[in-house]
Amino acid sequence: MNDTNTTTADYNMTGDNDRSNVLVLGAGNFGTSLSFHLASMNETVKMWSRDQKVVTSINEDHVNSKYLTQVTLPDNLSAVGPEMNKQHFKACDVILMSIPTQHLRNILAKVKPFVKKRHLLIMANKGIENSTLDLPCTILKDCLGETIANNAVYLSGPSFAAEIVLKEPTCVAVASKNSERLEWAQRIFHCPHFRVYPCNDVVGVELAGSIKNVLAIASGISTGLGYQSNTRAALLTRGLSEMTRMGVKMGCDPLTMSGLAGIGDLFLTCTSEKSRNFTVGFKLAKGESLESITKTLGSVAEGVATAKSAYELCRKLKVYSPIIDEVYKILYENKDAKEAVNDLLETEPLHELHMIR
Ligand SMILES: NC(=O)c1ccc[n+]([C@@H]2O[C@H](COP(=O)([O-])OP(=O)(O)OC[C@H]3O[C@@H](n4cnc5c(N)ncnc54)[C@H](O)[C@@H]3O)[C@@H](O)[C@H]2O)c1
Ligand SMILES: O=P(O)(O)OC[C@H](O)CO
Repeated sequence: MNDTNTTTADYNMTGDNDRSNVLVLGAGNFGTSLSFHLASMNETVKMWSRDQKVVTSINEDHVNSKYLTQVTLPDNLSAVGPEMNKQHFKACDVILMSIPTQHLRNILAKVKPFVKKRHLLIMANKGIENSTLDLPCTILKDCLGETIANNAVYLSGPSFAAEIVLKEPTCVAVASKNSERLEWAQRIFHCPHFRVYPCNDVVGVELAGSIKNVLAIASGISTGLGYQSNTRAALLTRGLSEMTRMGVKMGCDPLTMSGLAGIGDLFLTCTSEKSRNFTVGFKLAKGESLESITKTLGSVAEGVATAKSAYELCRKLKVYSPIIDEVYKILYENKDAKEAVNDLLETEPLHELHMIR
């Protein structure tokens, strides 16, 4: 849906004229789409990319030559990089991180000297780190300290980058322990076609956003094997139970899983061929190797790495997770997808709320 009638003047929730300087780290699909959105909200946006070609194409041609290449970027959106320069951090009030989770720790180590408490730090990635089984909020705490992690805002929810740039109405959740920072994030993002809902359950929001990617791979596998709507609905619902069981063990509010970051994003990615994670599962079911799929995808499918972390985390937390386990076995133990579905269909039908209450 194109919302061409909305003017930038309609966007600012408070109606004030305070504008932020935003630095976006990660010039991939999501970083580009959020930069485009923030620039259309009249914020001044600089995207950092490690790729000189991307930096040049944004600054000279107003397009990102690698991701969302059809989108014309506005004049108040420019690029910096590939080197990381402390001046970029000095000049900005808001830092938005959109780097794949497995690389987050490396980037945070590089930016550590430049990130200050005054910055509004917004984390937009989804996933669980393989080496530590940590969510981005814990990686942030490890790398930049507790105060910065507590003041950061974590953004998640059903939001395909390619639809954001079309101004398709999109609703996301933002979570933080700092209510003022939460309001600030709402103020810069929120508009009629990009609606931002506050939530205080940081771990719940991040866990939901990570696990739904693993379940989207399962849904793609199911569709690729020819299973239809009844199966998908069951997979989604039982997958939600697995996510909720993990959340309960990790001290989250189980109701977070019923929100935008939970069922909202689960529904989006498990039912759409636009999802990279769904696509990975679909192609696997059609017999393509994981190596070939990830090579040709040209972009990250976080569920692939997260399946490994989630499988290990469920062992560690003693959480019953039959769907996550089968996705892990298909991806990492070469298990046949049909056999995995058959095994799932033979699991004991435990009480629906088993280990949830
Ligand atoms: N694309 C979406 O629709 C979408 C929506 C919501 C959330 N997300 C999440 O946002 C995060 C980023 O996803 P994306 O779609 O932008 O991925 P992408 O693959 O399109 O882009 C990733 C970006 O990170 C950069 N990058 C990768 N490794 C790096 C490293 N080691 N050092 C520096 N930069 C590195 C790449 O150069 C690229 O610019 C993921 O966690 C994803 O789950 C994506
Ligand atoms: O394309 P996917 O599967 O990485 O999904 C992108 C977003 O997470 C959707 O909210």
